[in-house]
Amino acid sequence: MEFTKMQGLGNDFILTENLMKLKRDWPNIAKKLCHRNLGIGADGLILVEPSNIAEYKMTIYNSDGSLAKMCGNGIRCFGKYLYDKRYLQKSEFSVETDSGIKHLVLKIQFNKVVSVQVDMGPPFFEPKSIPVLAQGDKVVDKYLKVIDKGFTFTALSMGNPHAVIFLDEIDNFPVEKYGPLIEKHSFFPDKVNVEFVSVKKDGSLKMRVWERGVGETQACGTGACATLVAARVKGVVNNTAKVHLKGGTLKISWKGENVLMTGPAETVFTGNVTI
Ligand SMILES: N[C@@H](CCC[C@H](N)C(=O)O)C(=O)O
Repeated sequence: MEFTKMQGLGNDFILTENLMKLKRDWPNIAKKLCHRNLGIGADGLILVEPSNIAEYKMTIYNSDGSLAKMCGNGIRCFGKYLYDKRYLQKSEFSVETDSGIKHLVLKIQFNKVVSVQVDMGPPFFEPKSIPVLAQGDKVVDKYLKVIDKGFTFTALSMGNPHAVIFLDEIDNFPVEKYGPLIEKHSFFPDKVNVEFVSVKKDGSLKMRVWERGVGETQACGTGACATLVAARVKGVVNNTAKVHLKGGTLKISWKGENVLMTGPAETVFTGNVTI
């Protein structure tokens, strides 16, 4: 199987084409190929598939084999892949995902994709649509006790579920201790991606993420969007802010209904693997 290893701010993916929509055991293939010691190594496996309602369809599996409905860093890589492989020779196009159609605008300089802006659609707050087991129309500053520590979080969906937790500082926070416990908390029936966030004096946000089905990653695009939205609801940032992640910085904007995410995408290497 031919593949391209790509990354967006260090959040890395194996992209492969499934243009015939073959029904294979993709969850197990993802698990095997994403393994850091026994496989190629990546946070997720992305399939390039045909679409009847957009130019192409992106399907993404987390490294544990679970299916994710949306991936922000992954869709920027997907856009660069289509352009570099000459599947599309234009800078604006749409991509079908399991959470709807997303519109991409590629910034191209000297025939090289230097950044990708994605219209990520609107955030969803209704508990049922996230999903989170709570009453009311929004889950903002909800208290959650996890073993020895209490957290307050805001829950929302960016096509996938997020719990955003604001802390004074995150550099030394034990993400690997609390991340998996919150991810699998009974409050979140489909599990959840967890963002630990601090607000910086210059109005930007610093974020570390524990991703559902993966673990701590260098960056999460949907997580950065959820973070800006939660910070805006809290009234601590403007409607456009930089979100600093371990792997670099994303620009996130929430002006009208929809959230815009802008950032880089890079090819790491290509190869062939037997599955
Ligand atoms: N890294 C991604 C999100 C990938 C899916 C997530 N782990 C989930 O299960 O929802 C991003 O950049 O958004």
